[in-house]
Amino acid sequence: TTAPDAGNPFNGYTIYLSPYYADEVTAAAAAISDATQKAKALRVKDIPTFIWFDVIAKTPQLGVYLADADAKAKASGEKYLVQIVVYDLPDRDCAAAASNGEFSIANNGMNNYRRYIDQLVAEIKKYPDVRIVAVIEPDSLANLVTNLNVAKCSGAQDAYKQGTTYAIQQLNAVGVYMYLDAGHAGWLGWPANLNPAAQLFSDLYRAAGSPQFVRGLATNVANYNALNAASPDPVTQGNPNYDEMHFINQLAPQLTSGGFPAHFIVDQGRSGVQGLRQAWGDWCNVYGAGFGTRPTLNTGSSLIDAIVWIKPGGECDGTSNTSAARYDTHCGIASAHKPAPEAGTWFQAYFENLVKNANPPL
Ligand SMILES: O=[N+]([O-])c1ccc(O[C@@H]2O[C@H](CO)[C@@H](O[C@@H]3O[C@H](CO)[C@@H](O[C@@H]4O[C@H](CO)[C@@H](O)[C@H](O)[C@H]4O)[C@H](O)[C@H]3O)[C@H](O)[C@H]2O)cc1
Ligand SMILES: [Mg+2]
Repeated sequence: TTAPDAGNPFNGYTIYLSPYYADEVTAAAAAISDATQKAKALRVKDIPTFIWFDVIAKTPQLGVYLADADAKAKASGEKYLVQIVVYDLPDRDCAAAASNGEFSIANNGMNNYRRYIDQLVAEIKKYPDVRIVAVIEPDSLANLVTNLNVAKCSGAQDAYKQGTTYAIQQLNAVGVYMYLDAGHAGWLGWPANLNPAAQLFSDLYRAAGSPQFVRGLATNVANYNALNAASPDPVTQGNPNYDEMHFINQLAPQLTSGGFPAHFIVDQGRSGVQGLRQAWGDWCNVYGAGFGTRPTLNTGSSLIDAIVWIKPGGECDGTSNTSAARYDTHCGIASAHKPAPEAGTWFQAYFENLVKNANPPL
Protein backbone atom coordinates (compact mmCIF):
# COMPACT_ATOMS: atom_id res chain seq x y z
CA THR A 1 0.00 0.00 0.00
CA THR A 2 0.89 3.68 -0.26
CA ALA A 3 1.77 5.51 2.93
CA PRO A 4 -1.03 7.41 4.72
CA ASP A 5 -1.50 11.12 4.01
CA ALA A 6 0.10 13.12 6.80
CA GLY A 7 -2.28 14.81 9.22
CA ASN A 8 -6.01 14.58 9.69
CA PRO A 9 -7.50 11.82 7.47
CA PHE A 10 -10.84 13.64 7.41
CA ASN A 11 -9.37 16.75 5.80
CA GLY A 12 -10.88 17.52 2.40
CA TYR A 13 -13.30 14.56 2.39
CA THR A 14 -17.06 14.41 2.07
CA ILE A 15 -18.44 11.98 4.65
CA TYR A 16 -20.69 9.29 3.19
CA LEU A 17 -24.18 9.20 4.71
CA SER A 18 -25.25 5.72 5.81
CA PRO A 19 -28.29 4.67 3.75
CA TYR A 20 -29.09 2.15 6.50
CA TYR A 21 -29.40 4.86 9.14
CA ALA A 22 -31.14 7.23 6.73
CA ASP A 23 -33.83 4.58 6.17
CA GLU A 24 -34.23 4.11 9.94
CA VAL A 25 -34.60 7.87 10.42
CA THR A 26 -37.08 8.22 7.55
CA ALA A 27 -39.27 5.51 9.05
CA ALA A 28 -38.92 7.07 12.52
CA ALA A 29 -39.91 10.53 11.27
CA ALA A 30 -42.96 9.04 9.53
CA ALA A 31 -44.11 7.79 12.93
CA ILE A 32 -43.84 11.28 14.51
CA SER A 33 -47.09 13.25 14.26
CA ASP A 34 -45.95 16.58 15.71
CA ALA A 35 -44.90 18.63 12.66
CA THR A 36 -42.05 20.44 14.43
CA GLN A 37 -40.54 17.24 15.84
CA LYS A 38 -41.02 15.46 12.49
CA ALA A 39 -39.10 18.20 10.68
CA LYS A 40 -36.32 18.09 13.28
CA ALA A 41 -36.13 14.29 13.02
CA LEU A 42 -35.71 14.46 9.25
CA ARG A 43 -32.67 16.73 9.66
CA VAL A 44 -30.86 13.81 11.33
CA LYS A 45 -30.84 12.04 7.94
CA ASP A 46 -28.16 14.47 6.75
CA ILE A 47 -25.84 13.95 9.72
CA PRO A 48 -23.10 11.36 9.15
CA THR A 49 -22.86 8.42 11.56
CA PHE A 50 -20.63 5.33 11.56
CA ILE A 51 -21.86 2.12 9.94
CA TRP A 52 -21.55 -0.81 12.36
CA PHE A 53 -20.49 -4.21 10.98
CA ASP A 54 -21.70 -6.20 13.99
CA VAL A 55 -22.31 -9.51 12.15
CA ILE A 56 -20.35 -11.25 9.37
CA ALA A 57 -23.50 -11.37 7.22
CA LYS A 58 -23.25 -7.58 6.79
CA THR A 59 -19.75 -7.63 5.22
CA PRO A 60 -20.94 -7.76 1.57
CA GLN A 61 -22.97 -4.60 2.32
CA LEU A 62 -19.67 -2.73 2.72
CA GLY A 63 -19.08 -3.25 -0.99
CA VAL A 64 -22.51 -1.81 -1.76
CA TYR A 65 -21.75 1.33 0.26
CA LEU A 66 -18.26 1.69 -1.22
CA ALA A 67 -19.64 1.37 -4.76
CA ASP A 68 -22.25 4.01 -3.96
CA ALA A 69 -19.66 6.38 -2.47
CA ASP A 70 -17.35 5.76 -5.44
CA ALA A 71 -20.16 6.63 -7.88
CA LYS A 72 -21.08 9.77 -5.91
CA ALA A 73 -17.42 10.82 -5.88
CA LYS A 74 -17.04 10.37 -9.62
CA ALA A 75 -20.30 12.21 -10.30
CA SER A 76 -19.49 15.19 -8.06
CA GLY A 77 -15.70 15.38 -8.20
CA GLU A 78 -15.61 15.24 -4.39
CA LYS A 79 -13.47 12.81 -2.41
CA TYR A 80 -15.60 10.43 -0.30
CA LEU A 81 -14.90 8.91 3.10
CA VAL A 82 -16.90 6.00 4.56
CA GLN A 83 -17.03 5.63 8.37
CA ILE A 84 -17.30 2.08 9.69
CA VAL A 85 -17.13 0.23 13.02
CA VAL A 86 -15.42 -3.17 13.12
CA TYR A 87 -17.31 -4.99 15.90
CA ASP A 88 -17.40 -8.79 15.89
CA LEU A 89 -14.72 -10.20 18.20
CA PRO A 90 -15.46 -13.62 19.67
CA ASP A 91 -16.85 -13.38 23.23
CA ARG A 92 -17.68 -9.75 22.46
CA ASP A 93 -18.70 -7.27 25.15
CA CYS A 94 -17.25 -9.55 27.82
CA ALA A 95 -18.26 -7.45 30.87
CA ALA A 96 -21.86 -7.00 29.79
CA ALA A 97 -24.68 -9.13 28.37
CA ALA A 98 -26.49 -6.74 26.09
CA SER A 99 -24.23 -6.72 23.03
CA ASN A 100 -22.90 -10.26 23.04
CA GLY A 101 -21.89 -11.18 19.51
CA GLU A 102 -22.33 -14.11 17.14
CA PHE A 103 -18.86 -15.67 17.63
CA SER A 104 -17.55 -17.52 20.68
CA ILE A 105 -13.95 -18.46 21.37
CA ALA A 106 -15.01 -21.97 22.36
CA ASN A 107 -16.72 -22.43 19.02
CA ASN A 108 -14.07 -21.65 16.41
CA GLY A 109 -14.34 -17.94 17.23
CA MET A 110 -10.86 -16.85 16.16
CA ASN A 111 -11.14 -18.51 12.74
CA ASN A 112 -14.56 -16.95 12.26
CA TYR A 113 -13.22 -13.55 13.25
CA ARG A 114 -10.34 -13.77 10.77
CA ARG A 115 -12.86 -14.71 8.08
CA TYR A 116 -14.95 -11.64 9.06
CA ILE A 117 -11.90 -9.36 8.69
CA ASP A 118 -10.89 -11.06 5.42
CA GLN A 119 -14.38 -10.45 4.00
CA LEU A 120 -14.22 -6.74 4.89
CA VAL A 121 -10.76 -6.52 3.26
CA ALA A 122 -12.02 -8.22 0.09
CA GLU A 123 -14.73 -5.56 -0.31
CA ILE A 124 -12.33 -2.70 0.46
CA LYS A 125 -9.83 -3.86 -2.18
CA LYS A 126 -12.45 -3.31 -4.91
CA TYR A 127 -12.75 0.44 -4.26
CA PRO A 128 -9.26 1.95 -3.74
CA ASP A 129 -10.49 5.50 -4.45
CA VAL A 130 -12.85 5.61 -1.47
CA ARG A 131 -11.25 6.52 1.88
CA ILE A 132 -12.29 4.47 4.90
CA VAL A 133 -12.06 5.42 8.57
CA ALA A 134 -12.66 2.52 10.94
CA VAL A 135 -13.25 2.41 14.69
CA ILE A 136 -11.80 -0.89 15.87
CA GLU A 137 -13.75 -3.05 18.32
CA PRO A 138 -15.62 -0.97 20.89
CA ASP A 139 -15.41 -2.25 24.50
CA SER A 140 -12.64 -4.75 23.82
CA LEU A 141 -9.22 -3.47 24.94
CA ALA A 142 -10.90 -1.21 27.50
CA ASN A 143 -12.33 -4.29 29.18
CA LEU A 144 -8.81 -5.76 29.35
CA VAL A 145 -7.72 -2.73 31.37
CA THR A 146 -10.44 -2.84 34.03
CA ASN A 147 -12.24 -6.16 33.90
CA LEU A 148 -9.73 -9.01 33.99
CA ASN A 149 -11.52 -9.95 37.23
CA VAL A 150 -14.52 -10.85 35.03
CA ALA A 151 -14.03 -14.47 33.94
CA LYS A 152 -15.32 -13.89 30.43
CA CYS A 153 -12.90 -10.96 29.99
CA SER A 154 -9.81 -12.75 31.32
CA GLY A 155 -10.81 -15.71 29.12
CA ALA A 156 -11.06 -13.39 26.12
CA GLN A 157 -7.79 -11.53 26.71
CA ASP A 158 -5.70 -13.40 24.13
CA ALA A 159 -8.50 -13.44 21.58
CA TYR A 160 -9.07 -9.69 21.91
CA LYS A 161 -5.35 -8.96 21.50
CA GLN A 162 -4.83 -11.43 18.64
CA GLY A 163 -8.08 -10.39 16.95
CA THR A 164 -7.31 -6.67 17.19
CA THR A 165 -3.77 -7.25 15.94
CA TYR A 166 -5.05 -9.23 12.96
CA ALA A 167 -7.66 -6.58 12.20
CA ILE A 168 -5.27 -3.61 12.25
CA GLN A 169 -2.57 -5.41 10.25
CA GLN A 170 -5.00 -6.58 7.55
CA LEU A 171 -6.84 -3.24 7.34
CA ASN A 172 -3.51 -1.38 7.33
CA ALA A 173 -2.49 -3.35 4.24
CA VAL A 174 -5.48 -1.89 2.33
CA GLY A 175 -5.03 1.68 3.62
CA VAL A 176 -7.88 1.93 6.14
CA TYR A 177 -7.35 4.78 8.61
CA MET A 178 -8.01 3.39 12.09
CA TYR A 179 -8.88 4.53 15.60
CA LEU A 180 -8.84 1.86 18.31
CA ASP A 181 -11.69 2.08 20.81
CA ALA A 182 -10.51 3.47 24.16
CA GLY A 183 -13.62 3.62 26.34
CA HIS A 184 -14.23 7.06 27.83
CA ALA A 185 -13.33 9.46 30.64
CA GLY A 186 -15.53 7.58 33.09
CA TRP A 187 -13.85 4.29 32.22
CA LEU A 188 -10.16 4.54 31.38
CA GLY A 189 -10.02 8.20 32.44
CA TRP A 190 -9.88 7.40 36.16
CA PRO A 191 -6.31 8.20 37.24
CA ALA A 192 -5.75 4.58 38.33
CA ASN A 193 -6.69 3.35 34.84
CA LEU A 194 -4.78 5.86 32.70
CA ASN A 195 -1.30 4.37 32.73
CA PRO A 196 -2.42 0.74 32.41
CA ALA A 197 -4.53 1.83 29.44
CA ALA A 198 -1.65 3.73 27.81
CA GLN A 199 0.59 0.70 28.39
CA LEU A 200 -1.89 -1.73 26.83
CA PHE A 201 -2.58 0.39 23.76
CA SER A 202 1.03 1.32 23.00
CA ASP A 203 2.30 -2.23 23.60
CA LEU A 204 -0.26 -3.66 21.21
CA TYR A 205 0.41 -0.95 18.62
CA ARG A 206 4.17 -1.56 18.65
CA ALA A 207 3.82 -5.37 18.77
CA ALA A 208 1.68 -5.11 15.63
CA GLY A 209 4.55 -3.30 13.92
CA SER A 210 3.23 0.26 14.43
CA PRO A 211 0.83 0.03 11.47
CA GLN A 212 1.09 3.38 9.70
CA PHE A 213 -2.65 3.73 9.09
CA VAL A 214 -3.46 3.39 12.80
CA ARG A 215 -4.09 7.07 13.50
CA GLY A 216 -5.04 6.75 17.18
CA LEU A 217 -7.98 6.16 19.48
CA ALA A 218 -11.74 6.72 19.52
CA THR A 219 -13.33 7.75 22.81
CA ASN A 220 -16.86 7.93 24.25
CA VAL A 221 -18.22 5.43 21.73
CA ALA A 222 -21.87 4.77 22.64
CA ASN A 223 -21.44 6.87 25.78
CA TYR A 224 -22.79 10.24 26.90
CA ASN A 225 -19.86 12.32 28.17
CA ALA A 226 -19.24 15.91 27.13
CA LEU A 227 -16.11 16.67 25.14
CA ASN A 228 -15.80 19.95 27.09
CA ALA A 229 -18.13 20.05 30.09
CA ALA A 230 -19.15 23.53 31.26
CA SER A 231 -18.91 22.12 34.78
CA PRO A 232 -18.23 18.59 36.04
CA ASP A 233 -21.28 16.32 35.98
CA PRO A 234 -21.87 15.28 39.65
CA VAL A 235 -21.35 11.59 38.79
CA THR A 236 -17.75 12.37 37.86
CA GLN A 237 -16.95 13.26 41.49
CA GLY A 238 -13.45 12.07 42.36
CA ASN A 239 -12.14 11.97 38.81
CA PRO A 240 -10.27 15.12 37.68
CA ASN A 241 -10.74 13.89 34.13
CA TYR A 242 -14.45 14.67 34.14
CA ASP A 243 -14.84 15.06 30.38
CA GLU A 244 -13.29 13.64 27.20
CA MET A 245 -10.93 16.59 26.71
CA HIS A 246 -9.32 16.09 30.15
CA PHE A 247 -9.12 12.33 29.52
CA ILE A 248 -7.44 12.81 26.14
CA ASN A 249 -5.03 15.47 27.42
CA GLN A 250 -3.89 13.09 30.16
CA LEU A 251 -3.75 9.95 27.97
CA ALA A 252 -2.06 11.33 24.84
CA PRO A 253 1.41 12.09 26.31
CA GLN A 254 1.54 8.67 27.96
CA LEU A 255 0.78 7.03 24.61
CA THR A 256 3.40 9.14 22.82
CA SER A 257 6.06 8.18 25.36
CA GLY A 258 4.97 4.57 24.80
CA GLY A 259 5.76 4.97 21.10
CA PHE A 260 2.16 5.49 19.96
CA PRO A 261 1.72 9.13 18.78
CA ALA A 262 -2.08 8.91 18.86
CA HIS A 263 -4.67 11.33 17.63
CA PHE A 264 -8.32 11.01 18.57
CA ILE A 265 -11.92 11.08 17.42
CA VAL A 266 -14.67 11.62 19.99
CA ASP A 267 -18.26 10.40 19.82
CA GLN A 268 -20.72 13.17 20.71
CA GLY A 269 -23.77 11.54 19.13
CA ARG A 270 -25.63 11.26 22.44
CA SER A 271 -23.85 13.89 24.57
CA GLY A 272 -26.19 16.86 24.23
CA VAL A 273 -27.47 16.71 27.80
CA GLN A 274 -25.37 16.28 30.96
CA GLY A 275 -26.37 15.44 34.52
CA LEU A 276 -28.60 12.53 33.52
CA ARG A 277 -26.98 9.59 35.22
CA GLN A 278 -27.21 8.23 38.75
CA ALA A 279 -23.75 6.71 38.37
CA TRP A 280 -21.05 7.23 35.75
CA GLY A 281 -21.10 3.53 34.95
CA ASP A 282 -24.69 3.79 33.68
CA TRP A 283 -24.30 3.11 29.96
CA CYS A 284 -27.56 1.57 28.80
CA ASN A 285 -30.19 3.71 27.02
CA VAL A 286 -29.62 6.61 29.43
CA TYR A 287 -32.99 8.37 29.78
CA GLY A 288 -33.20 12.00 28.63
CA ALA A 289 -30.14 11.99 26.39
CA GLY A 290 -30.00 14.34 23.40
CA PHE A 291 -28.12 14.44 20.12
CA GLY A 292 -24.91 16.36 20.78
CA THR A 293 -22.40 18.53 18.91
CA ARG A 294 -22.69 17.93 15.17
CA PRO A 295 -19.78 16.14 13.50
CA THR A 296 -16.99 18.63 12.75
CA LEU A 297 -13.23 18.97 12.25
CA ASN A 298 -13.39 22.18 14.29
CA THR A 299 -12.53 20.35 17.50
CA GLY A 300 -10.54 22.97 19.44
CA SER A 301 -7.65 20.55 19.97
CA SER A 302 -4.72 19.52 17.76
CA LEU A 303 -5.04 16.07 19.35
CA ILE A 304 -8.60 15.58 18.11
CA ASP A 305 -9.11 15.02 14.38
CA ALA A 306 -12.90 15.09 14.49
CA ILE A 307 -16.00 15.18 16.60
CA VAL A 308 -18.11 12.34 15.21
CA TRP A 309 -21.33 10.42 15.76
CA ILE A 310 -20.21 6.79 16.11
CA LYS A 311 -23.16 5.14 17.88
CA PRO A 312 -26.18 5.90 15.61
CA GLY A 313 -28.71 7.55 17.93
CA GLY A 314 -31.92 5.55 18.06
CA GLU A 315 -30.26 2.14 17.79
CA CYS A 316 -30.75 0.48 21.15
CA ASP A 317 -27.97 -0.35 23.66
CA GLY A 318 -29.73 -3.37 25.07
CA THR A 319 -33.06 -4.94 25.93
CA SER A 320 -34.92 -4.20 29.16
CA ASN A 321 -36.71 -7.56 28.95
CA THR A 322 -35.47 -9.33 32.08
CA SER A 323 -36.17 -12.79 30.61
CA ALA A 324 -34.17 -12.14 27.41
CA ALA A 325 -30.92 -14.11 26.88
CA ARG A 326 -28.99 -10.83 26.42
CA TYR A 327 -30.65 -8.99 29.32
CA ASP A 328 -28.10 -6.85 31.22
CA THR A 329 -29.13 -5.35 34.56
CA HIS A 330 -27.74 -1.96 33.45
CA CYS A 331 -30.68 -1.78 31.03
CA GLY A 332 -33.15 -2.21 33.88
CA ILE A 333 -31.90 0.51 36.26
CA ALA A 334 -33.50 3.90 36.99
CA SER A 335 -31.25 5.73 34.49
CA ALA A 336 -32.31 3.44 31.65
CA HIS A 337 -35.18 4.23 29.29
CA LYS A 338 -37.70 1.37 29.41
CA PRO A 339 -39.16 -0.67 27.77
CA ALA A 340 -36.24 -1.15 25.41
CA PRO A 341 -35.76 -3.60 22.50
CA GLU A 342 -32.67 -5.70 21.71
CA ALA A 343 -29.27 -4.01 21.23
CA GLY A 344 -28.85 -2.59 17.75
CA THR A 345 -32.56 -2.59 16.90
CA TRP A 346 -34.58 0.65 16.54
CA PHE A 347 -35.78 2.29 19.78
CA GLN A 348 -38.39 4.83 18.59
CA ALA A 349 -39.17 6.49 21.93
CA TYR A 350 -35.47 6.91 22.59
CA PHE A 351 -34.90 8.46 19.17
CA GLU A 352 -37.78 10.92 19.70
CA ASN A 353 -36.17 12.06 22.96
CA LEU A 354 -32.76 12.44 21.29
CA VAL A 355 -34.44 14.75 18.75
CA LYS A 356 -36.35 16.72 21.38
CA ASN A 357 -33.33 17.07 23.71
CA ALA A 358 -30.78 17.79 20.98
CA ASN A 359 -28.15 20.35 21.98
CA PRO A 360 -27.46 22.29 19.83
CA PRO A 361 -31.14 22.12 18.75
CA LEU A 362 -31.94 20.46 15.42
O1 LIG B 1 -13.28 6.79 42.89
N1 LIG B 1 -12.66 5.68 42.89
O2 LIG B 1 -11.83 5.36 43.78
C1 LIG B 1 -12.97 4.76 41.87
C2 LIG B 1 -12.38 3.51 41.88
C3 LIG B 1 -12.68 2.60 40.90
C4 LIG B 1 -13.55 2.97 39.88
O3 LIG B 1 -13.81 2.02 38.96
C5 LIG B 1 -14.20 2.42 37.66
O4 LIG B 1 -15.58 2.77 37.68
C6 LIG B 1 -16.08 3.10 36.37
C7 LIG B 1 -17.53 3.54 36.48
O5 LIG B 1 -17.52 4.83 37.07
C8 LIG B 1 -15.96 1.90 35.44
O6 LIG B 1 -16.32 2.33 34.14
C9 LIG B 1 -17.39 1.64 33.51
O7 LIG B 1 -16.92 0.37 33.07
C10 LIG B 1 -17.94 -0.37 32.38
C11 LIG B 1 -17.36 -1.71 32.00
O8 LIG B 1 -16.97 -2.37 33.19
C12 LIG B 1 -18.39 0.38 31.12
O9 LIG B 1 -19.47 -0.39 30.57
C13 LIG B 1 -19.44 -0.55 29.16
O10 LIG B 1 -19.96 0.68 28.60
C14 LIG B 1 -20.00 0.63 27.16
C15 LIG B 1 -20.46 1.99 26.68
O11 LIG B 1 -19.58 2.98 27.24
C16 LIG B 1 -20.98 -0.46 26.71
O12 LIG B 1 -21.03 -0.52 25.30
C17 LIG B 1 -20.51 -1.80 27.26
O13 LIG B 1 -21.46 -2.79 26.94
C18 LIG B 1 -20.37 -1.70 28.79
O14 LIG B 1 -19.83 -2.90 29.32
C19 LIG B 1 -18.89 1.77 31.49
O15 LIG B 1 -19.14 2.51 30.32
C20 LIG B 1 -17.82 2.48 32.31
O16 LIG B 1 -18.32 3.72 32.79
C21 LIG B 1 -14.52 1.44 35.37
O17 LIG B 1 -14.48 0.23 34.64
C22 LIG B 1 -13.96 1.21 36.76
O18 LIG B 1 -12.59 0.96 36.70
C23 LIG B 1 -14.14 4.23 39.87
C24 LIG B 1 -13.84 5.12 40.89
MG1 LIG C 1 -22.84 -2.01 23.86
